[in-house]
Amino acid sequence: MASFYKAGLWQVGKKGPPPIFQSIGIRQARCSELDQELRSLKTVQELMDLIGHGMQHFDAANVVIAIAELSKLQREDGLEEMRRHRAWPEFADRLQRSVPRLEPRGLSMVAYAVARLRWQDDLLLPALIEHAVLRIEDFGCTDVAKMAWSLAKLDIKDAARELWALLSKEAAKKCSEGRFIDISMIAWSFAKAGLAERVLFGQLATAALAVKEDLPPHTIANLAWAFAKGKCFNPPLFAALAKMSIAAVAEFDRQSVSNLLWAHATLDIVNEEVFAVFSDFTVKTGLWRQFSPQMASNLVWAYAKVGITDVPIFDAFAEYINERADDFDTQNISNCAWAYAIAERPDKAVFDTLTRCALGRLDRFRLDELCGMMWAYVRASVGDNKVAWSVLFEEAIVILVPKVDSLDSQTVSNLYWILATAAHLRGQPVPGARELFDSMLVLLLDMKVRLDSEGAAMTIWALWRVGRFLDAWTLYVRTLSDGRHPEHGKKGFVKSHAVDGRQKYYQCLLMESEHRGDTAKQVYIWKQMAADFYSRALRSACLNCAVMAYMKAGDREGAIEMLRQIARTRLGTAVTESLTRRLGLREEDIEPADIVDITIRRRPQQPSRFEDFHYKEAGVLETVLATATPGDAHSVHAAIEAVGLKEVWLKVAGGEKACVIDNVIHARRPKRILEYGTYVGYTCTRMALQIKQWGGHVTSMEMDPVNATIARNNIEMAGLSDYVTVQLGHSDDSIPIVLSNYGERSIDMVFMDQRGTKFHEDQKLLEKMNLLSEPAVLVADNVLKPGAPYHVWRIGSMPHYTTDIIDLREFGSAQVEDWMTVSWVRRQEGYAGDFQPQRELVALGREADRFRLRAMATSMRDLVGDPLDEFAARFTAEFVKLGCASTIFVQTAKEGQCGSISRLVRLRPGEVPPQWDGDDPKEFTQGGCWRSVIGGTPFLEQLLSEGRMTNGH
Ligand SMILES: C[S@@+](CC[C@H](N)C(=O)[O-])C[C@H]1O[C@@H](n2cnc3c(N)ncnc32)[C@H](O)[C@@H]1O
Repeated sequence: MASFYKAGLWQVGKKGPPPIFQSIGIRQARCSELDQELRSLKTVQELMDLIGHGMQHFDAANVVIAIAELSKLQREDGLEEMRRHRAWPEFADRLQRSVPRLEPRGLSMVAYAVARLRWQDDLLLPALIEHAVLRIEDFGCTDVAKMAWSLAKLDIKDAARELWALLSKEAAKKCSEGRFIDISMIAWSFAKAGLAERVLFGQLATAALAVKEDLPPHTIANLAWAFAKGKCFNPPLFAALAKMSIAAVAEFDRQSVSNLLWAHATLDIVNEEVFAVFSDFTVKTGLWRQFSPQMASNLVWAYAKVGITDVPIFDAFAEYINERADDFDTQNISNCAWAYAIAERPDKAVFDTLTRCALGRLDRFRLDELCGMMWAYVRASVGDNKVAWSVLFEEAIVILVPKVDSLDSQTVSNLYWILATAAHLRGQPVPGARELFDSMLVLLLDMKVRLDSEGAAMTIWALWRVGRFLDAWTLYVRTLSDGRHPEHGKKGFVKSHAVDGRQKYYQCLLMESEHRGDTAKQVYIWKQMAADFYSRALRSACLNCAVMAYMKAGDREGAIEMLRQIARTRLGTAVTESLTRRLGLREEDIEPADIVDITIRRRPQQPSRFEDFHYKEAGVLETVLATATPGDAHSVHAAIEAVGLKEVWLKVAGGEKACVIDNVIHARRPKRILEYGTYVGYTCTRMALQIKQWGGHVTSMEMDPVNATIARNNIEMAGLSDYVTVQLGHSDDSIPIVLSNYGERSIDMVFMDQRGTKFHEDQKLLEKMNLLSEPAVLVADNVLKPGAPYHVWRIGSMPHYTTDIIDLREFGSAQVEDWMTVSWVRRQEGYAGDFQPQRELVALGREADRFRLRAMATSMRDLVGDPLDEFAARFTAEFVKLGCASTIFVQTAKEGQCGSISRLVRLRPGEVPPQWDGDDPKEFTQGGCWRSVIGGTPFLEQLLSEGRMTNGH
């Protein structure tokens, strides 16, 4: 029978809803009355009774309305109650027989009702699907939405492949005429069924943005959820949803709050306003108490994932967990542990409760949940929260050992990292870990499991950490060397900016082989690194480092052989010449090698991501090589400054920052300086140039082997290789090496230029390990931006520091205000101890880390403007409340045609530093022309010791 129902036509030509079924002529009046009656009934019993005695008068529309009404009245056991009624069998039969006569509206209504009732009927569902396929072109947007929703809800995918494809096509065609609820349902359904296609979702987003209705929160939240589930990030749509959600926050229910924030976190959308508004709402209204365990764990997970430690939320849910943890399933337990660990809110009570719930049932955890849980316990082991000592680890190992063959690559690397870190924290191996390590190593060496790049780095580090360096070495040589570096692996807001794992495993392998004095291994890695680079400058820089390794070991023959390789491959630079001269040879004395070393023959066809990641630093090296004079440190500094001032922002402590360091060196006259973060070797060579006059030496720690390579080349260019040691490795790993190399009380001055939120821990470790002389001076950079709140609190509140906070501007970006701190450290009360915890600092610390990540991804220069300034203002205000404010500022003036001069100026008590309103010195200052005025403004320590100030100032 030809249908007169065309969704589009109907909407244009007719009034009221489209018909439910194909009827010829006008419906009987009784049928219309029955519609009304069916719609007026309030219980399943009444409805079934009416169906029972009125069914002989029903037309197909009545049948449809009856099932629709029944679905609206459904309760938990709704379907069962209907089925028990004597009229049910006949009604079910009628319903099924009506399907061929139904119009799209009727088909979608029945499907929708059936899905709401969760009624999996072997006859009805196939019939509905078959007729929907036949009539699909006549489906309107609402019909598409309902039909898709029903299929998704009933989890029908394979049995309706054709229908899903047709629905997708119709949705794309018709969504622009749909209501928001339809669009939201369509998106939800396709996402739920795992069928989210980019094109369809793009069209849905455009359609949703065009809708001008006031929307109920659950529709907004469902749409956000669907886009997140389908991994479709549409920035304009999310900006609009955020705006609508904030406006309607008061009407959000618990499910919608949870879905909305979960969606943002899943797509790594760090909308601080949304997270702040919904935290405030959820906590203040007490809505959190109504959350289900699933919603609760999703919510804390979301805050942790985007890096927002909202203290009230974490406190509220800590209470929730303590009250409701018995209702948590394994995923909820694992997610909560993960969230509290990553948010740096390792609430002891939370972990105690989670441990109680998890112990004895670990065998029910999925492997990823189990690993996530153990990972969280390691991360959360700070202060008195000693959860890395939990027997949970032993219990987990017993479960894992027999399953080792089924572990995937991510689990293997996570387990290595977790158990090595737990052993480090406990000071002894975790019982059973050795056996697990051995069996996992077999999997890796047999290549049954292939690690991704980050996994390889974690595993190599872990093996080294537990004292199995040779196993780490074997793993590298057998599975990763000679260009077999694996893909990056994990993605996400944090991960996408993360450096390649190669950076970490080269670092670890080089650090240990240098520490052992194993030249063969060092040279092996330098050659491998050289062969990974496309850039000639970087290839040369690595081979120069190999020459330096031989020279350090006193292996003249080896050094000359390497120089011959460099000559043969024509990779020599001014640094190579300098090394040749240091060996007492001339360039013409070096005969090119007969054959090229097999390792360095390899060259990639293009730069890798790893290499691209270092484009700025490689550019600095090239500029130094092109413009500086070997042996002239000033010319090297001028070249680096020129890049930072005229080309790209460089994270070096030049300009006003250099003025502070120069003055500290003048005041303390240190013999040994320890720097955290060498980068391209700018500050370490500046400092070395000054302290070499009194026989001083700089040791600079650098975790990035590429930066370390570039720095060693720049240091050689500056003629300062005898005065600066670049200690490869992450400071956590290399501090013990520094101690064993130089001994206790050997460090007079420390310059911290690493991650600001770690300064306080690093400083405490230096004190605990007795590395500092008496008194030592500690200088820290980037304290305000991206920010080091715990550090400011440590040096501001503990009695063994005498501190100045110095207000100044970022080098090469005068509009960015920053703080440096200068503290004299003495063995007095508080030394090596902990500060009083300040809850407010946690959120500031997390925010600082988010800015740091963004600065890594772009540059500090791009991070000017509102968000960062607001953060800095909040930061400053918080510290003024706590009694910490700037005491000195740096004043800079133009000097001559192309130079600048900076000096320190002490602020009077309560005086605020002046705002920057002049020209940015980068506009007129040439590299090498920024001078510091030294002396004249004493630091607080000197004022106190000269009696010009008292401790109360
Ligand atoms: C801001 S830059 C250092 C700039 C340098 N101090 C200067 O002023 O010329 C930071 C450097 O520290 C390194 N780094 C960060 N955290 C580290 C850590 N914990 N241990 C060793 N190096 C670290 C980074 O790889 C980066 O090269």
